[in-house]
Amino acid sequence: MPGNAVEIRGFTKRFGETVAVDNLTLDIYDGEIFGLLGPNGSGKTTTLLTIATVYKPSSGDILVYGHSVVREDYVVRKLIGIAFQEPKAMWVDKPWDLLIWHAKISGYSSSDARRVVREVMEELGLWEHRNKYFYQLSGGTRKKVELAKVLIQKPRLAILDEPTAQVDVITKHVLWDIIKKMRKQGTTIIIATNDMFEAEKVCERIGIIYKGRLRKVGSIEELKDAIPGGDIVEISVEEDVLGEAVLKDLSVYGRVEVSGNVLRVYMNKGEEKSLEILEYLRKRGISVKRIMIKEPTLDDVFMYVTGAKLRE
Ligand SMILES: Nc1ncnc2c1ncn2[C@@H]1O[C@H](COP(=O)(O)OP(=O)(O)OP(=O)(O)O)[C@@H](O)[C@H]1O
Repeated sequence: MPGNAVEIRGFTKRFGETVAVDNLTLDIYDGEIFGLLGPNGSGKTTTLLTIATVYKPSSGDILVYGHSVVREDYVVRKLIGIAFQEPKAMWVDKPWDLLIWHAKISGYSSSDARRVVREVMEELGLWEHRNKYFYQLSGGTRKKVELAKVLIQKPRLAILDEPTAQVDVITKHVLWDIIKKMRKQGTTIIIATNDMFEAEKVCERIGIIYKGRLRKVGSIEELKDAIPGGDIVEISVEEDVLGEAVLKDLSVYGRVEVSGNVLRVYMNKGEEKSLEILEYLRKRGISVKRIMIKEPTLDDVFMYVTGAKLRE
């Protein structure tokens, strides 16, 4: 059984009167891609920056591979790599120079640094931009430079704050594949995002955070199953034969609606239970034309657990 990469224990962070994160307790497993999903201002960046030892907790603690961000921040810093939400170029002002510098402080020799930086820049489609000034780069390209730092570093724990914000859709898919590859190579990854498609596409488990509080944690399946009547099973039958009796019998599975020859059942675990419904209809001599099982989206889950929309 994998251990925990990160153990967040009763973590609270205040900025003056603002409680940015309120008593957060959460485990992130070794080797997984974990998504912190929430709208702007929900506390994602504050959490990531505290794991990365940029902020100190107001109370509580966070352990990264067993090391406290409060007492052993110098150890934690060696274990993590972070791609910030807002890339900031430092005194070096071209991607090539910045990444070479980053490679060297990550422990590469000069020749290895040049090799690995070139490899990563080519993989991310950054090579043509290597000698441009930062102000000449698009927001998306700057985000790629941020991600490049982490790929070069190959940390045990990668912290990615909205890694594909401002990136076009095709590039998003490329970056998601690269993030998944990084995980296969053994890096644990935490992604903050407000993009439910990204969360669904990349993350193995998700924590929904809203107004500084963790509202729900689980795999996508678990989150969706948390909605009572979470799946929508839609069955079209050959003829208009769905009478009151069918409605009543099927109500054991959840809310049932009939319109014409279409039957809709709002239920949990639709994939499993729909087989029983098909069997029931077959026994009654009702022939089925088509069956569809629709899942609620993460947006639906977000709304269910917070009462708010992920995006206004
Ligand atoms: N350095 C700071 N000083 C004061 N308040 C802050 C600071 N950083 C964050 N906050 C406040 O804490 C709350 C959480 O912000 P945080 O940036 O962690 O949210 P987020 O979910 O990452 O949102 P975003 O995607 O907009 O960054 C917000 O109310 C924010 O205004």
